[in-house]
Amino acid sequence: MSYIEPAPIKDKENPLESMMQRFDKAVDLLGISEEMYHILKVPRKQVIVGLPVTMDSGEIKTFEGYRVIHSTILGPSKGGIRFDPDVNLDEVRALAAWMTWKCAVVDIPYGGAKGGVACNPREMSAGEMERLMRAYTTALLDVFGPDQDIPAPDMGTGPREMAWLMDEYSKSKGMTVPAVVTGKPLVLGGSLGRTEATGRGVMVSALAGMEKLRINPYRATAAVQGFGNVGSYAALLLRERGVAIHAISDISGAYYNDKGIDVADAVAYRSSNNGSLEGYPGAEQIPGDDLLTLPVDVLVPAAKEDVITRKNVSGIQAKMIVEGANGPTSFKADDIINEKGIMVVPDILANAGGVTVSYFEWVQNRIGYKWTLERINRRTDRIMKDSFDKVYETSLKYKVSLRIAAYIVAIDKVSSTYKYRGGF
Ligand SMILES: NC(=O)C1=CN([C@@H]2O[C@H](COP(=O)(O)OP(=O)(O)OC[C@H]3O[C@@H](n4cnc5c(N)ncnc54)[C@H](O)[C@@H]3O)[C@@H](O)[C@H]2O)C=CC1
Ligand SMILES: O=C(O)CCC(=O)C(=O)O
Repeated sequence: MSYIEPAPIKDKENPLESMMQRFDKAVDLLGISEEMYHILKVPRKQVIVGLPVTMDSGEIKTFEGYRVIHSTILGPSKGGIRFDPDVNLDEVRALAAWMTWKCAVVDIPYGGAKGGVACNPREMSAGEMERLMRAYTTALLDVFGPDQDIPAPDMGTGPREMAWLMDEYSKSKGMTVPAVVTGKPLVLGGSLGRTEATGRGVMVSALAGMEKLRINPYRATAAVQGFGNVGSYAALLLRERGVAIHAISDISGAYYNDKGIDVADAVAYRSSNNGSLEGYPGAEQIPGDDLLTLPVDVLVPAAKEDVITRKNVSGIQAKMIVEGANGPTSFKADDIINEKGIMVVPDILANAGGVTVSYFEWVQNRIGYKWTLERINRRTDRIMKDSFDKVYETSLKYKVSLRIAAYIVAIDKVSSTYKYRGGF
């Protein structure tokens, strides 16, 4: 063995274990060497930082933050920053590896990384969030850089936090460095289309899958779990393409209307209600987990990982699952999903629209020019559709699910790059 294994994972569901199970399956089918297996498996860098932050009360609270660089073989590492109470090192390691595979699936010149801080943004003021984000940036000044490691938003962070990161990093360099981070506000060099990009990619993937299953979008129904950046845009854009959205949800609960939810109205309600769907009057409130087992054509989990598990998978009635979130399906549910004949458009394909437009943002920052929204959407849609087709063809060739096919496409690309570059 060329690597000392970390302690075994004992949790019931663990995203790192789910990532590794699928990775192992794809590696077996591709037949790569044991040396290459470990090169691909072990993250290049894992940083843990302690972040003392003065809270509004005057108390100093110390948070733990992470940044894991999984791979830089295809280019600078890329991946979002998550602020959530459940953030931990294993989760960030899984998310970082998924970024490597995702960038390889859509063929953009980035490696994979992810960051996170264990904190609860819902209980923090804007000032506390700003101090925390600046502390996190300062602690990682040596890691970040436009040619090294380029962060972006993830759960609990958005353009506002990316602006603070860009400002803190730029001050340390004595010049404005917009390309150090993507997902910025437009005035700071953000890209048109980035905010809706992940949801848009989910919509393109869902339509590509529906075409294969001969589902007419104008007669189709969907349920979307999570109504943040990814879920709300996925719901809006699917609705625009004719799909009736029967249920949406957020941390406050799930909301069901069998006549179809007016998604734009739900977005407006959320904006006027402190970012929450709580009390949404356009639908009936149902228990959060019930959304996953509704009789709809398309299920879009767009909240967090391990929501579809061995325990609830048998109740799923959807014909397709389009994974807006990273890792929403535990590997323990894969076999049952396959037995039931449900098509899963996996996370590393379905939610890659976000990092694709992040790449366009970085390119625009570097050439000092702004592209039109029309150009960005056209290119993103083409990348998403071509990537879907490539994964679909691979699934037919290897006789595997779209998920394992996506890992095969990604691992093949990354391992071939290592073979050409050599110099281990
Ligand atoms: N923002 C982006 O560009 C990308 C995000 N993703 C993934 O998409 C997922 C969602 O990310 P964002 O939309 O950015 O986060 P967000 O913070 O904007 O929204 C998260 C949403 O999920 C809801 N939520 C949290 N726990 C829930 C639960 N137990 N049940 C139902 N809803 C719950 C929240 O209330 C909120 O509506 C994450 O897995 C993230 O890693 C993936 C690719 C890119
Ligand atoms: O936009 C990016 O660079 C990364 C987004 C992200 O974190 C993800 O795709 O999971």
